Amino acid sequence: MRFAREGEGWPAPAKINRFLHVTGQRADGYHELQTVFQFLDYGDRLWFERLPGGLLELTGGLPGVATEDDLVFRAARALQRLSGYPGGVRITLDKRLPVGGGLGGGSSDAATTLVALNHLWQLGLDVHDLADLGLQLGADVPVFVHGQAAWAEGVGERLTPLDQLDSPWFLVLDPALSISTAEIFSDPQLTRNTRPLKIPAFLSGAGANDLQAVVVRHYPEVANALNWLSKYQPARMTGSGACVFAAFPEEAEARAVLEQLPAPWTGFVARGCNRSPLMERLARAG
Ligand SMILES: C[C@@](CO)(OP(=O)(O)O)[C@H](O)COP(=O)(O)OP(=O)(O)OC[C@H]1O[C@@H](n2ccc(N)nc2=O)[C@H](O)[C@@H]1O
Ligand SMILES: Nc1ncnc2c1ncn2[C@@H]1O[C@H](COP(=O)(O)OP(=O)(O)O)[C@@H](O)[C@H]1O
Repeated sequence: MRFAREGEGWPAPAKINRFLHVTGQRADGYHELQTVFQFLDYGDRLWFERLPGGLLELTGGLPGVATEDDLVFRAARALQRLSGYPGGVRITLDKRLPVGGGLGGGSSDAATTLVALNHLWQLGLDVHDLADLGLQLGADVPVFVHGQAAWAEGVGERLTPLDQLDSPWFLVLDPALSISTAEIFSDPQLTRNTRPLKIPAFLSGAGANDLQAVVVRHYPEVANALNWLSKYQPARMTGSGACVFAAFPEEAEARAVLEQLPAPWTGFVARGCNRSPLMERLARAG
């Protein structure tokens, strides 16, 4: 039998929200956002092997999450249903990203599954079809499917590609907490009326994370992580937390700070990418 993790696999990179403003709330309760997504050259990895007869198998899913609920499995099933493809797949997931860390790991896993299976099954769906399908799985899935760093509005699905973003080295610190996005968005004290920002203002340094104040109030560990990292460079939370990040001009500087990280925190150093590693992989697949 062939080893399920043979070959280079497919990357499911992390994202960070370089800033995130809450500008309003829709009638259905969802919040209107402005954010900038940038990818990191660090993340999960998935392997795909064709199976006969429509079978879907997943190895390496999250402990405590039923296979049918895993975003990888749901993405594969949604694609099978949309396309009517009669075959199946065995998927192996190597999970490296913290769950509920604001790095978009679940959404990225789902996007990689859609893009890789569209290729493997030769479905010929275009990127917009895949992004529309992805949006049904989560608001962050479309940006991972498109694979371009982007300015995002709406609930994160109205995307404007940004290729002029700087690509510093990021030190990402994981305070080892899983934070529920729903809990943060439902907090009565959340600022929901930040004035809309324009792209040039962001590129000149404006912007913050409106979710950070709420998270810091409920999770002192996130406040501690921000304080610690701020000693070296300005630090900010990504998404709804719990991970925080800071930008460094040189990789060596970021790694030197990572060396100082006090236990029990963990972290990693990665480069910001304006084109997702998933797109590089797809291009190599031909
Ligand atoms: C905040 C962001 C920023 O990138 O990322 P994460 O920190 O989760 O990675 C995303 O907008 C996360 O979007 P998404 O992945 O769809 O969030 P979900 O976990 O499905 O949302 C859980 C709940 O949060 C609330 N929610 C979510 C997004 C939004 N724009 N408004 C909301 O009010 C809703 O009550 C929703 O039911
Ligand atoms: N393959 C997956 N990887 C991560 N989370 C998943 C996956 N499948 C389902 N989930 C669920 O998605 C939620 C967190 O998603 P994740 O992308 O890790 O966090 P965040 O949205 O904070 O970036 C958790 O509730 C988790 O149970």
